[in-house]
Amino acid sequence: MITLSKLAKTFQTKDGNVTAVDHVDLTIDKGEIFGIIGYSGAGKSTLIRLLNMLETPSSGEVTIADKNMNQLSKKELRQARQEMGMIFQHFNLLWSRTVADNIAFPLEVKGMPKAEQKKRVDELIKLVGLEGRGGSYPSQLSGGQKQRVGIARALANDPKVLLCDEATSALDPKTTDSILDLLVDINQKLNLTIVLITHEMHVIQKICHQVAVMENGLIVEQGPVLDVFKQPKENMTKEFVKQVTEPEETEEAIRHLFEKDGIGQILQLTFVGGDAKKPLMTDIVRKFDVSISILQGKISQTRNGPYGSLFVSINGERELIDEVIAFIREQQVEVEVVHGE
Ligand SMILES: Nc1ncnc2c1ncn2[C@@H]1O[C@H](COP(=O)(O)OP(=O)(O)OP(=O)(O)O)[C@@H](O)[C@H]1O
Repeated sequence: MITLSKLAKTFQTKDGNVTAVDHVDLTIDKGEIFGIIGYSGAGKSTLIRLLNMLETPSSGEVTIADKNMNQLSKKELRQARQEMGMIFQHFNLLWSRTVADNIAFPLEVKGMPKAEQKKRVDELIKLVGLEGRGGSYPSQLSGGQKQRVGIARALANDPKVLLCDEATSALDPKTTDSILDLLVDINQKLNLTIVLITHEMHVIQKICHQVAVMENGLIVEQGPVLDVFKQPKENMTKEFVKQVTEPEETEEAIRHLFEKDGIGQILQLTFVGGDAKKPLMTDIVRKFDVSISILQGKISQTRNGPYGSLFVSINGERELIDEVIAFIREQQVEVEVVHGE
């Protein structure tokens, strides 16, 4: 659906040139939810704005649904943009218009007859779960409801692609989850391709099929979400994965336990997909003469299956522990000694 080829954007500023996007190659398939994650300044906003040509590339190409966006005339570009909806962190609603009139706005611009507009707006209001709120003004809505209006407006012209620019960053965790659920629902119902940018791994974990990690304008790592969770290669990716797998206090608590009680080795096990259901601890204590205490465990659901991490302390003879580690690896479960030799 979307192909970026050697896409670059350099801004000329009075302090010199800033390369916000640096020769990015990316392919996004139809129906996929594709997340781009990075810290502030990584170039995410510029990249997403290059997709609908709100920014003009310095070099490289953007192809969407077989259309080379660089080569379109102004008129063609306007049409192509109608096939791409966009939602924003701060909703960008028109405050003097009702919910229904906000959603109708792109239909008015297109010149759709009033009766048809009303029918379409009613459908959209239902799709995003805002029944009964069509006559309200944005100031009368919660943040989550405002974003629902933003989503309905973005979908008004039946786009092929929905671009989400930090769409949940201004929302609390519970509302974030309800908006993420809505995005998944829309993705499934309409087979809509969704590209989102975020700095929160939770968003990636909860709804994305694929993830790309961005740093200094470059895509430093990408792949299916579970693969990236299982074996993050770059340090930046490891930091992001930790956001959702390791509560901040884990390392501190484990260090204390280790120093105070001198408990054996501490292992971190990472289960991915079907592995998360294996009765691995039972198998270990049945097979080996070691004792195991579970220090902490967490399991999260991703679009490609469950992902879990488990911290255990293990006591026993050194050789046996090595055998246990080898046994765990044979079960295709990642294991790392986080404390102890
Ligand atoms: N219009 C512009 N003119 C000059 N520099 C720009 C412009 N837009 C972005 N930049 C620079 O490009 C780099 C990437 O910015 P960008 O906003 O794309 O990053 P980001 O990952 O989206 O971060 P944030 O979430 O903070 O917006 C930054 O160094 C920024 O200062």
